[in-house]
Amino acid sequence: MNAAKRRIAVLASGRGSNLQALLDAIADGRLDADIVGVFSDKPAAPVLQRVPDALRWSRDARSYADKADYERELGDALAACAPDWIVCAGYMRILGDALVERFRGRMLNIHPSLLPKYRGLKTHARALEAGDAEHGASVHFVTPELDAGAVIAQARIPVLPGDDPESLARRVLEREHPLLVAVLQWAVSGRLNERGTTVAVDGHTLFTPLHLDCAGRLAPPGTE
Ligand SMILES: Nc1nc2c(c(=O)[nH]1)N[C@@H](CN(C=O)c1ccc(C(=O)N[C@@H](CCC(=O)O)C(=O)O)cc1)CN2
Ligand SMILES: NCC(=O)N[C@@H]1O[C@H](COP(=O)([O-])[O-])[C@@H](O)[C@H]1O
Repeated sequence: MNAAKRRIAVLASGRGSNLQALLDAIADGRLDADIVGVFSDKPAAPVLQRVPDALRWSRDARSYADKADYERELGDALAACAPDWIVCAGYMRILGDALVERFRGRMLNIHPSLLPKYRGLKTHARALEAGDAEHGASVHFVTPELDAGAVIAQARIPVLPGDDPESLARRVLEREHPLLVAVLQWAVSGRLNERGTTVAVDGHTLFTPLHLDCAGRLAPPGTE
């Protein structure tokens, strides 16, 4: 692990394909960073198997009578690996205010909808139920209010005839991977800052999210 590189910690609860996208980007030189820890609320989560044992931290969050005790331990473990950025990648718990404020401004989340549409869960089913013509994914700063943080970038896909929640989730996930890598590339390069309820890119306030183009690059909206 190169000490000069930016340090990324990942919170996840499931299979970890977004973590794998970061690992693959690091391995082939597309992301100049190190994964310094993977943290899960589910000790059996497959995501943990994607990194060496030394990088794993997990506790069964349901075994804690007090959520604050779990999040204090999680926060201390996160702080111990001195992350520059923390990525929620399929982390399926609502983070308490104290933990969010402890890492405010360097905690990101990838969410499977075009925020502010469909905060929370079951986003694909909700987009289909609404008859949306397009759907997608967003990367945003994490704030105490669920999925309400400043949106940095989005990837859009058309909703196709015959789509069901599963087919839509698969196609969104395919776009999540390059989206998350692209945002982390900008983050570890020092180009992103949370500025209140907005995002600053290269010191300039971003009034609408960046768009992931078909080549997997971030571009200002309207240039796709
Ligand atoms: N304080 C915040 N916490 C989290 C955010 C956030 O923006 N602010 N993003 C989420 C990720 N997420 C969607 O992207 C999300 C995760 C979990 C839930 C949820 O309702 N979970 C339930 C069920 C938990 C369980 O059964 O294990 C819950 O926690 O009650 C909604 C959206 C990460 N956290
Ligand atoms: N509300 C949070 C949420 O639903 N996040 C979603 O969980 C999946 C994790 O996949 P992965 O484990 O393969 O990266 C991703 O689709 C991510 O957007």
